[in-house]
Amino acid sequence: MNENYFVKTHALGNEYLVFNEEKTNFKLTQKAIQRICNVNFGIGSDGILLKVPSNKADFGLRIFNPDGSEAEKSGNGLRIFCKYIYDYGFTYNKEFSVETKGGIVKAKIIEISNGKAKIISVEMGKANFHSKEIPTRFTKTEVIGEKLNIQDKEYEINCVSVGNPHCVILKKELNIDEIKQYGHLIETNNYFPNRINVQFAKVLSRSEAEILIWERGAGFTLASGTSSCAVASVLRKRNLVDNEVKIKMPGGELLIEIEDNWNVKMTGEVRQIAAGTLSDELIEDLNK
Ligand SMILES: N[C@@H](CCC[C@H](N)C(=O)O)C(=O)O
Repeated sequence: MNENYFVKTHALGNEYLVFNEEKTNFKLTQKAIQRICNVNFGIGSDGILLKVPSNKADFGLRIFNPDGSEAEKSGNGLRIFCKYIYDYGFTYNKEFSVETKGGIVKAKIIEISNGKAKIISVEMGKANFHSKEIPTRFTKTEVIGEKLNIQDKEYEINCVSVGNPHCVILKKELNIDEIKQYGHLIETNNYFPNRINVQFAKVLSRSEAEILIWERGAGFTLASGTSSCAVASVLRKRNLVDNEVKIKMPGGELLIEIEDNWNVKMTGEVRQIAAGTLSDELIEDLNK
């Protein structure tokens, strides 16, 4: 593998660039991340995944949003990273563990096509509804069905952490313009000290829901794994769905399974887009 080699992979239209820390000769500063993720001045991406060493799990992963902030966890990012680990021969095992800032997860390659991982399951850990641990500044122990006023809107919000923080709003109808207008205002509201990922969710049946996503540090995205886990957990908490929920997003579908002890499992597809090497000119600019 060359220096500064990258792989670009999408999970339901949520795309990430994967780098191996051992093979990069530039500093992944906030400015460098913003530049690489910019489609005009860089490659363009919804975020960066960095393979790092771990002494607690088989592999270590750091996850960066396109604004340069670091996320504790990413569901699509994890499946993309696991595909990279398997496809590039870092392991021949179909089951392995990954350490993220948001906890250690167990991954399983479920389907292989032409020697490459295609469908991957990740045991994402437990959904946590404790408001201080999410974190939120609400005084109640759990933020389920609480009112939040944003400009002219009064939203009923439900907050949960699945390693990273989420604010789920149940809607009768989903409106892309509305999430694009209010997503950032909710993300950066004073109630959320670490900002928050936002989802609008419409329940379709006891086993299906449709969602729109506004990601912390990334904005509107076509799909999000942790958002799907967060929505399924909130819907289960409110007894609106059963233990297995198909989450439909603009970029595709994920299957989320929730155990009675709140362990969450996510299963879905990942496909590589491209692989290559950053140019010397870009590296020169990144190192300035
Ligand atoms: N796309 C991701 C979530 C990435 C991290 C998120 N923006 C955050 O800051 O927590 C996913 O698939 O889960």
